[in-house]
Amino acid sequence: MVRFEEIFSKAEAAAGATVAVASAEDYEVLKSVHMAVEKNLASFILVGDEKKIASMIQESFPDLTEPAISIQHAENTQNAALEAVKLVSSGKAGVLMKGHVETSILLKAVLNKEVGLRTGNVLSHVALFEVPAIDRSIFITDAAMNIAPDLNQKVQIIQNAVKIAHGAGVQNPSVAPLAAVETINPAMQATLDAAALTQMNRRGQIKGCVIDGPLALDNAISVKAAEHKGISGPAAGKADILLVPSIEAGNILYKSLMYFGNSKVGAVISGAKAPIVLTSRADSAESKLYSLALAICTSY
Ligand SMILES: CCCC(=O)OP(=O)(O)O
Repeated sequence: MVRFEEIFSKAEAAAGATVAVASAEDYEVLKSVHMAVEKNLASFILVGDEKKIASMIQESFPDLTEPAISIQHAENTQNAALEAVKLVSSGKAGVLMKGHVETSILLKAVLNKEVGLRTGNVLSHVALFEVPAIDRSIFITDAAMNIAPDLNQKVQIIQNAVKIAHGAGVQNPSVAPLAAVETINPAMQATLDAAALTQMNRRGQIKGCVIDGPLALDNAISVKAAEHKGISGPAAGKADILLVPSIEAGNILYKSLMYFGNSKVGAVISGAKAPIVLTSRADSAESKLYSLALAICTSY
């Protein structure tokens, strides 16, 4: 099981990245930048309202100076997102980070046909949670990007998550495609897709992981619940990656783990030309720092 402490060690060993931050004029974002610079993880190009960023730094983080950071002015959040994306696509930065900008605005810039970071593959969101209630870590995908993925998109979403899990040190992750039940019901698309994904994995069409579903959330994360319901299989009770059937399920699960579950999170977009740090605007500086470490240690 992977912990953020190990992810930090890996990221420190790979340090040296330049991160472009879209809309850096936010206290928690700047605090995470400050912590990352203190840990020598990366240097930063802070894109956004120059005056605001400079005065926030002067007031709260006066030791945050060049060359660890530089500031690039942008008129508004749309501009900041596009300029930050351009810094990455032109090679001036190796990692993109969401600052105080709506996810949809950032992703629009990421998907921009001329300067964006598309690869031709599906891009998807992967979040790693350290969950105190079950004393273990779990990846959840996709809480932020793909609205209602079909089977083909789910295949790529799993592949993207497996890549991040490998980079984080989980070699052959077990993947649970989640549904409301653990049996196949033709009226429930999530169960049909889960069965197909499981069989595709058995036939070698999806590699680097073990897929086992459909599973309901309890049977995927609790051995006790799986045993109580008589469910066995490689992911039953011990899934490393939870594939959610829709963005609503994923986003609600993400925020439940944060607000009810007191979890730690690090989250990235996988499948683009470069890793993208993408947490909720309301997530803490620590979460943004964990995400940076995850992005750096899984960069490709
Ligand atoms: C879970 C990350 C995506 C998200 O919901 O971001 P916001 O809370 O900033 O909308």
